[in-house]
Amino acid sequence: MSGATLDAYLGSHASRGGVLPQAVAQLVRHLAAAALALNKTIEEGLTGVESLNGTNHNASGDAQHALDVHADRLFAEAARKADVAFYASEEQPEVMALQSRGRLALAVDPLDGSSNVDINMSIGTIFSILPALDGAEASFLQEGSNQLAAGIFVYGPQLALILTLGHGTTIFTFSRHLGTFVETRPGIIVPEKTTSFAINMSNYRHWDETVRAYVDDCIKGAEGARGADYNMRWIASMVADVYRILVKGGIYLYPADARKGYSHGRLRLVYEANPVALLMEQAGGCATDGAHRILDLVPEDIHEHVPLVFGSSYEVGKAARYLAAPSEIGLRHPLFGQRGLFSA
Ligand SMILES: O=P(O)(O)OC[C@H]1O[C@](O)(COP(=O)(O)O)[C@@H](O)[C@@H]1O
Ligand SMILES: [Mg+2]
Ligand SMILES: [Mg+2]
Repeated sequence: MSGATLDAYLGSHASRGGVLPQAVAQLVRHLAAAALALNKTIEEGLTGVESLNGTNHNASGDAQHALDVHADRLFAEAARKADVAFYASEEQPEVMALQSRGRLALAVDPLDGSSNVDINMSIGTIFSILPALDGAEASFLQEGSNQLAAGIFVYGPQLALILTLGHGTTIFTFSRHLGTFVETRPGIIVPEKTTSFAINMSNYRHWDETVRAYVDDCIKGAEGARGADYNMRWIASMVADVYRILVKGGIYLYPADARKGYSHGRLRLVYEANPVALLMEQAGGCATDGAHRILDLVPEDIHEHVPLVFGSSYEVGKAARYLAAPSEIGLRHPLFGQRGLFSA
């Protein structure tokens, strides 16, 4: 590994001047230390983490794994050490107020892909850093385009940090040899085109006809309307899908469906969709709810769900045409009418 260390990268960001870049750099350093501690626990197979399996639930009704709670504690601790006024987490119903004059608001999915914890699959932490506003909730109910930084720690075969500070997306890999994160993929560009899609196919019967039409055409391959053979990947850890798509291209879809609690999909806007959307856009990719750019949406609730489609820009544009302008494929859309993000 020969790239810049995370510390040097953050130092050069902080030296751009202004108090906010300095505060962001300091916070990312504390988050990286927390991620390192969490990675150690994961590597050791949860030693010392009391099991909560099946006993607790978070604000979205998901069962809390012991590691979800442990990770939440670690990242809240990291936020306390930095210039953070407010901390919002998937694992806590309310926003936590921290420094009264803190400049930043931190939103976190402490552990993404919790269902993969027990099977030694990649999991991760997603974070979004916003400028703190007057009021705890208000600080998180800003459009995602206001984010100062966003990132994902991936606990996988390599411990990685995917980071954007608003000028490109970079992947850092933790070097045991150097004892720090080192830049391994600077200025990533997501391939514009792809023939790889990621969706949980077992939900097929719950989707509306627009989603089915898009997936059907991928599956028809070279003989169908898309004229190419598609491959499918679904890791059930969005963080790992993000990593794969940044490096190889691809499209990820978690649409709304007819199941109870899924009328706006599964992913949360504030601490999942927004940071992923910023990472994608800063790498030349796209993220949409099917009709609108994710980063333009104004959240109404910190735990609000949003249908999410992201990845290679050409493919996301194609999918958005199926979802938002179904008349083009001979369907009527029940949710979004005729508005289309990518259609003329
Ligand atoms: O189990 P499903 O419905 O396929 O959903 C999987 C998706 O849900 C998530 O696990 C949601 O994140 P959490 O694990 O933080 O709840 C994503 O990582 C993943 O892509
Ligand atoms: Mg998640
Ligand atoms: Mg989670």
